[in-house]
Amino acid sequence: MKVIAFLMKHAHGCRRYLLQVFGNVLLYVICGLVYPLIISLMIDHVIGNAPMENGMIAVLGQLLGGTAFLKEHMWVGAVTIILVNGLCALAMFRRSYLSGKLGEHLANRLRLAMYDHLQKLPDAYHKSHDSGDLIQRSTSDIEQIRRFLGVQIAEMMNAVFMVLCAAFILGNLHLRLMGVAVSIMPLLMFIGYVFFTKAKKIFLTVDEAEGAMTTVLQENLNATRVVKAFHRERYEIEKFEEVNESFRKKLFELMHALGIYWSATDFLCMGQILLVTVVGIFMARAGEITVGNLFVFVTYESMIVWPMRQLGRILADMGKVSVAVGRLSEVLDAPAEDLESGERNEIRGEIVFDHVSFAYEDDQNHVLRDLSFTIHAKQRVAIMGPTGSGKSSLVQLLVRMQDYEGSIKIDGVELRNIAKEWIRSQIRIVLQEPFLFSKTIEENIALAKRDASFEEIRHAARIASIHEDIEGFDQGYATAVGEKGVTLSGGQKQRIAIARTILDQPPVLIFDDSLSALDMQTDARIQQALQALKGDLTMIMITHRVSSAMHADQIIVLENGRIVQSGTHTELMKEEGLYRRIAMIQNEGGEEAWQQS
Ligand SMILES: Nc1ncnc2c1ncn2[C@@H]1O[C@H](COP(=O)(O)OP(=O)(O)OP(=O)(O)O)[C@@H](O)[C@H]1O
Repeated sequence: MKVIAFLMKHAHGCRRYLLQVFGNVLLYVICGLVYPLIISLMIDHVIGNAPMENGMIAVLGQLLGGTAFLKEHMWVGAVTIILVNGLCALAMFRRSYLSGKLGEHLANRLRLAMYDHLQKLPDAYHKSHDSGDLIQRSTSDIEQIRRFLGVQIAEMMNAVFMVLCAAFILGNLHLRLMGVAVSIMPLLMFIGYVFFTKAKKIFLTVDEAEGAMTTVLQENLNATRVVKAFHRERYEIEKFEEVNESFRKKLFELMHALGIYWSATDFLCMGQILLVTVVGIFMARAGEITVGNLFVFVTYESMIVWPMRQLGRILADMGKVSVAVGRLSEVLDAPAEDLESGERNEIRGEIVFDHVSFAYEDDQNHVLRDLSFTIHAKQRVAIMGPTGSGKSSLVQLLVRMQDYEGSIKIDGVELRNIAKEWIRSQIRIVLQEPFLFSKTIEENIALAKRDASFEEIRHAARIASIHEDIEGFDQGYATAVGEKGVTLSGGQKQRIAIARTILDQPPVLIFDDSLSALDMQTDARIQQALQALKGDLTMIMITHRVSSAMHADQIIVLENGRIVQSGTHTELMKEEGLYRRIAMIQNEGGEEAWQQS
């Protein structure tokens, strides 16, 4: 039911393909069932002289010109058999082609739906889910559904029609022998059902083991430098061996179960064909059925017994499909972030925190406690504090990545009432860890403003003190940046990220400790360039360096999520407290010692 509801929801544009598949399956079944009847007609009534007792065969005989005509023109029967078989082959081709198309269309839609939804899921969702697992859901699970629709749904229709129509015709020919012909079918169905139930659990464990293996592989490929730097190759190989072995075991378990299923049902199918043949021969000898009808029974039996067994396999695959559907639904049904609703007020850059506290969802402890402060529009503010004091968390609140207790007002409007999409376009953050896409440098800088002119891009690069480095590359701004920008140094990546953020001159600009990867000289150069933007925008700079903070209009010092000091550099230097201690340590060249404190 879950699978059907899912397909109804996502496959609505594919209905015409489904209908065409249905039509071709019907044509295939009809043609497949008609030609043994023609052969029976030829054996019993054209070659032989058995009395015409069966209504269906009599109608067929009439359609072909009557038995007298056929006796004179046997080739008509032969040509008809060839034509019917040709039609059968054509229907088979159309059926496969259209069901393939159906599967591809749905897979395409699902991939887009997943990608679209993954973009809209909140940051917290991505933090709590393995990317390897999400990749597997977006690829292997969709592939599973594609295979089901592309191949098996047509086979399922085929099996059902074939069995119903064949049973009807056989019942018409000889009711008791038809009973024998379908006697093992319920058992085949039952075995299929039991297997389906059992296989569901095994398929799930196989998928999970594959997901775990993908995660290890992906993590490792993302961290090759760390692995090499710490000489962890052996450990990483062992870790992979472990998940690989677990995957192999689960897969083996599945193969084992499948092996039993295939061999048991093979045995049953062959037994069923043998049973009908033997009972049929006895009946033919006793004169209860004609030789032609015996031929129809034996042919039909082989035509229905395999699709019936196939039905068992399809049910088993439905187990996989229902697991895949469940895994996709888990992602697609996860509530997306509402980016659009809310106010879109003009942002000048005044930020007022009023008794703001915050704790992460999965954590009881407050990371920020009772913060109250005001940042006036166009001010330059520095936030300092030891690691873990809550500086980055504070910034997360400002772009509505997290909800908060208390009140944060941006230009007089409560932040939680402002549309997320809007606030994120107005408050831009240069993150601690810059991520560059596999594009050119120019495209990476123009990320937030696609229509930016080349001059604007160069201007932003100059402010970020990266222009000269870029000009030094062979292809300048057209230089391709590898996956995660591996061809650039950490500092270069960081400066490109800065250029990207300041490109469209947002009203509020935040540096989340993003200058720390740079040497003091480059830091100072960027600070100087940013000085040129002073008065144009509100700037919040999270930093560990007093030299970066000292020119700010206001410095806020956090410790354990609380504001312990605030004021200008001159004011804070006069006070006994954390800021002066930091300044003194750094003055003595002990910046590293402070960062580790
Ligand atoms: N997503 C998260 N879920 C739960 N706790 C988190 C999460 N992110 C950060 N924390 C915790 O919140 C606290 C504050 O972290 P935060 O990153 O805000 O500190 P910070 O002052 O920016 O540190 P640093 O200077 O090292 O960047 C830390 O104890 C951290 O472990």
